[in-house]
Amino acid sequence: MNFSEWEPLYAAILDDLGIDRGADERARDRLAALTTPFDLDRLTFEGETVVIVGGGPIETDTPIEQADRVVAAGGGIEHCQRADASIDLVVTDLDTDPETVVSLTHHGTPVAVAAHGDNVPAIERHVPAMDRDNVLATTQAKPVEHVVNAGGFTDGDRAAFIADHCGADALVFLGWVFDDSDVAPMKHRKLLWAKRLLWVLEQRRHERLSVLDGHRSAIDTDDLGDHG
Ligand SMILES: Nc1ncnc2c1ncn2[C@@H]1O[C@H](COP(=O)(O)OP(=O)(O)OP(=O)(O)O)[C@@H](O)[C@H]1O
Ligand SMILES: Nc1nc2c(c(=O)[nH]1)N=C(CO)CN2
Repeated sequence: MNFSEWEPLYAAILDDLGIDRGADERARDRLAALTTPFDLDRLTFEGETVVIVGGGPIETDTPIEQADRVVAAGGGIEHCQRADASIDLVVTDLDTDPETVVSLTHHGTPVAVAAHGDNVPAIERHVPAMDRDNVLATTQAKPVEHVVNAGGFTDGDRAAFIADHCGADALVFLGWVFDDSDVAPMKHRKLLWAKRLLWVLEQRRHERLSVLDGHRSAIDTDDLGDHG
């Protein structure tokens, strides 16, 4: 997804969640200064099934490594490690277990780090400790220099947009529970956006994402635009 397609969705998220665009842009610029270009050709998912492992409960016996590629979103890293599954890409804004994320970069795992207005201290603390060769800098604001925006907001839906950008043939999901009563109200609002953005992604891909089964009729698609 290019920025002109993403921008109206981003504007709606900023409005709904009261996020400051200028703060996101300053965070993006800080991350740009701490990182170097990452060759996205390292993440070619063409012809492959990619599992997006989220941080919610896993409610099936389906093994993570049923898929060709494993993308861990935020706390989804823990699910992968518990299952001893090798991770092809981590997507994170560093609010869950940043020490493990740093360590993974030193073991060769690519990590897409998102900068936003509320994580600059985490960026400044943890990014310099990473192996820069394995850091893909990302933003939800307008992309600049080597900082990429493939679309998406929460770690999980951003992971799905990146996998799509990298040519994933099919997307499957583990560790996703939208109606999780254990999450705080703000997290619940973010998960509503994750759901809406995955709906946008499935329109674009002309593919029904199984994670949305049973949820589509309740998704408010007003203001999401035409992505078919
Ligand atoms: N029940 C759930 N609880 C948390 N995350 C979920 C859930 N269901 C799906 N997810 C997806 O898994 C991703 C990782 O979840 P987790 O709570 O571990 O990460 P996080 O670092 O807090 O994520 P974020 O910073 O995006 O809020 C979320 O970004 C979300 O897209
Ligand atoms: N500015 C800002 N951006 C975000 C935030 C957040 O708390 N603040 N949380 C996200 C997913 O948790 C994604 N993006």
